[in-house]
Amino acid sequence: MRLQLKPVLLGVAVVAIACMSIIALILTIVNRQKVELPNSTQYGMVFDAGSSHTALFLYQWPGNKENNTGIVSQTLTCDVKGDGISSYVTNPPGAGQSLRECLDIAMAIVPASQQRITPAYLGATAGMRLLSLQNKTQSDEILSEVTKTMQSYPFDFRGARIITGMEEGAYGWITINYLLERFIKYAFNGKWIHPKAGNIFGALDLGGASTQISFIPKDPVKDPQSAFDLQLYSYRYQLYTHSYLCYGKDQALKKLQAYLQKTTSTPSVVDHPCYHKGYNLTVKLGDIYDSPCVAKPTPYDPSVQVTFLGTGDSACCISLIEKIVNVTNCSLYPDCGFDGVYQPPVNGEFFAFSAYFYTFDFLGLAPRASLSHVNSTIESYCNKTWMTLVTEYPKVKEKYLRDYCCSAHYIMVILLKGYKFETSWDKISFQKQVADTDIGWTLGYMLNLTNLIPSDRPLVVTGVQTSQWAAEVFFIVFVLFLSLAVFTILCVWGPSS
Ligand SMILES: Nc1ncnc2c1ncn2[C@@H]1O[C@H](COP(=O)(O)OP(=O)(O)O)[C@@H](O)[C@H]1O
Ligand SMILES: [Ca+2]
Repeated sequence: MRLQLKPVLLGVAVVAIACMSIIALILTIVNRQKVELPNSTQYGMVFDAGSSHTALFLYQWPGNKENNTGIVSQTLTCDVKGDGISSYVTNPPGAGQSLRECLDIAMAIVPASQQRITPAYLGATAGMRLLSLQNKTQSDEILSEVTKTMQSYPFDFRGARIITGMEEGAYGWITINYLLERFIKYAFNGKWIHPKAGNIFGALDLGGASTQISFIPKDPVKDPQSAFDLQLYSYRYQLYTHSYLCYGKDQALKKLQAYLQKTTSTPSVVDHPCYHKGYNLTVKLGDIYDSPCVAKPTPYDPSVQVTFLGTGDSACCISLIEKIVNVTNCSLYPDCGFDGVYQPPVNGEFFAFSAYFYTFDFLGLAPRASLSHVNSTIESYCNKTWMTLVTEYPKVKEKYLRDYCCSAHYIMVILLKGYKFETSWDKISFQKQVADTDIGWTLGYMLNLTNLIPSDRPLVVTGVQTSQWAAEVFFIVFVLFLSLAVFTILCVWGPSS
């Protein structure tokens, strides 16, 4: 009896092992499919519809690692031809049409199988904010036209809207710190580490119609209107962020023209201290006073012309800018930026991008040039006559060339006297890109809306390595064969012996 029981028990054990192996094999294959789907590159795109122009940013990331950090990269940027979408007031369908060229380029890059799952957004900034203040119907019409165009493509269209100034500031800040892995870092030992809070960067964005400052202050933010609370990877941040509408460089320069024109005794020929000697610019009053950022004079005839004569007087230009920026008015709070806006003292390192970068880059300034070098470079550039400039830079567009001097002075006034970087100039880095990706609000916007930055810490295990999976399958199949072989031997030899 005892001798006959053994082969039976052995047979049962072998069958059990075989069954378990089959179940394990099925589970391994099913799990593999779950982990690997989707395993190809994922894409996402955002149109940055700025006041001066629109650009498309296409991003990509590995599909099976969406919970990781620092892995979304920029695949493509495409400049939309023409001016910003807010300039299409008399031809709203033209705003939609203008996006087609870049959308077609994106179609050629994103594989057909991925297009329907590729999220596509359009965010409009201060130009459209101003237009919606002036004429909401017109801005709505433009948004509906760009929506129509984007919906006519197979991408997963997720909205075209005007983003708030706070979002613009906060998403720029997220972009920088995400790219530099300041929120969370995947260490070699397989653990997620949280870099020290002090190493978080601030963001300085200078657009055409608005400008943003965002940073983590030393103390809690006093004014709830400029506090932006967020939780990323289980850590809470309280960001100070403010967007100054009408203080982008193009609107600020318009305000200078308006101020000069209104305060001169000869309103049709006006000296302009921020323009180069020998430069003159004739514009219609309608082109200066068309914006809600400048108060119209009374009486006012938009067709009347005014000529600005450049005098290249830096000292006079700076004091004029200080009047426009209003660096003294700070009544409500002890700590202020400019124009009476609450701002805690700046804290930590900053990246200055967009028009900050374009201006400094044109002047040949290094990302971290010293304050004295920056000042002397601006001074000597502004002292050049228009004739000299046109000869030195024959390929630079006139609209940029005439404004670099004025913009540079404007930048220095807002940074030093407005935000008060006088004692922390060396904390600012003027840069366009980090990790081959443009600095701006678009990446942060997409990361947030597609949940690519979770508010809680990511799960460590996101999938099984291919080699590990192959080894597991091989082992299970091997055990399966072995048990079947033993079972067969037992059946043939076991009971009869
Ligand atoms: N190559 C360049 N040189 C100088 N300024 C530039 C250059 N390219 C863009 N800019 C300026 O950068 C700013 C970009 O602002 P934009 O994003 O269009 O506006 P906003 O963010 O206020 O909606 C504009 O003032 C534009 O003139
Ligand atoms: Ca912008």
